[in-house]
Amino acid sequence: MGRKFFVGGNWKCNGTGEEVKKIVSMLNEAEVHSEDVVEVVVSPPYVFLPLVKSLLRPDFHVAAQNCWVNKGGAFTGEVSAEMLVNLGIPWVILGHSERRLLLNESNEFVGDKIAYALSRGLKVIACVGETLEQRESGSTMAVVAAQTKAIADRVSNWANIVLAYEPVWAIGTGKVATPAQAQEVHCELRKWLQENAGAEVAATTRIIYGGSVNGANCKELAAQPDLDGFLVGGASLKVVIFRSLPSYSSLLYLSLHLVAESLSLSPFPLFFYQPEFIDIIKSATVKKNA
Ligand SMILES: O=C(CO)COP(=O)(O)O
Repeated sequence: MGRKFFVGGNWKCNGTGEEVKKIVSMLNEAEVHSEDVVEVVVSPPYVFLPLVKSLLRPDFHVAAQNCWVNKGGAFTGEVSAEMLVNLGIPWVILGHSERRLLLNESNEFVGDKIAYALSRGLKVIACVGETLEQRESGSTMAVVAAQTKAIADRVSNWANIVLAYEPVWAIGTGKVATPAQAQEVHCELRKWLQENAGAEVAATTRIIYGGSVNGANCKELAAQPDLDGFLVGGASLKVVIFRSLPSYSSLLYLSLHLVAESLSLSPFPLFFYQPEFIDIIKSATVKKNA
């Protein structure tokens, strides 16, 4: 069974209500491939989850960026898995390196969170990845294996997990892993799953890449055999001017624009604005055509 391409947009701690509405309406207007080719999930901050869920097109889904490790209660500032389920939020990102490093979330704590969220019926984007220091000391695989083991120790059913490999040195730095670097770790992770969670889990679990993915580098990365999609940070909030009017039609288009303008009709727009995220979603075609 093929692994459906998966593209997640992690908006992190960004945006106002107005900005969020604007990006959602641009996503809603964009033409993208059907749901059977690519699964798309956007992850706004908690406070915007109900707003985004209510406005977002039905073929895209919503993820929270975190949830509490257990049932809710006297845990000030936390949000429980039950609350997300109650709001109808299907996905949650857990173990992001920003939480591992800035908030000291250990492998075990992340593993407990993942197991609990799954037990409540949430689907999980589980993040792993090494720091620059760990890569340079040659321990990349040991680090991501230990992070993945903490999940495997607590979870037997991987059907609702997407594993996100996000090297810390590539996050928000503009320093993307080369396609070969990404493929190497994805391939090793799949082997690890094969040996420790079974052939079926290894064959079906999507392993996605995150770290400075953008509209320009996504296709080459998507072409790697063990790369099943992306988790996108900065570029999931960027808007680009739509550049590619097909050349045969651009002259005609420009003439119509000028005619409409000279007749004082509201002219056809000359520029289109589109979220860069849409280009990244479209990189799924690389797999479809493979
Ligand atoms: O952390 C990320 C996604 O979760 C990646 O962030 P950037 O795409 O901004 O590097």
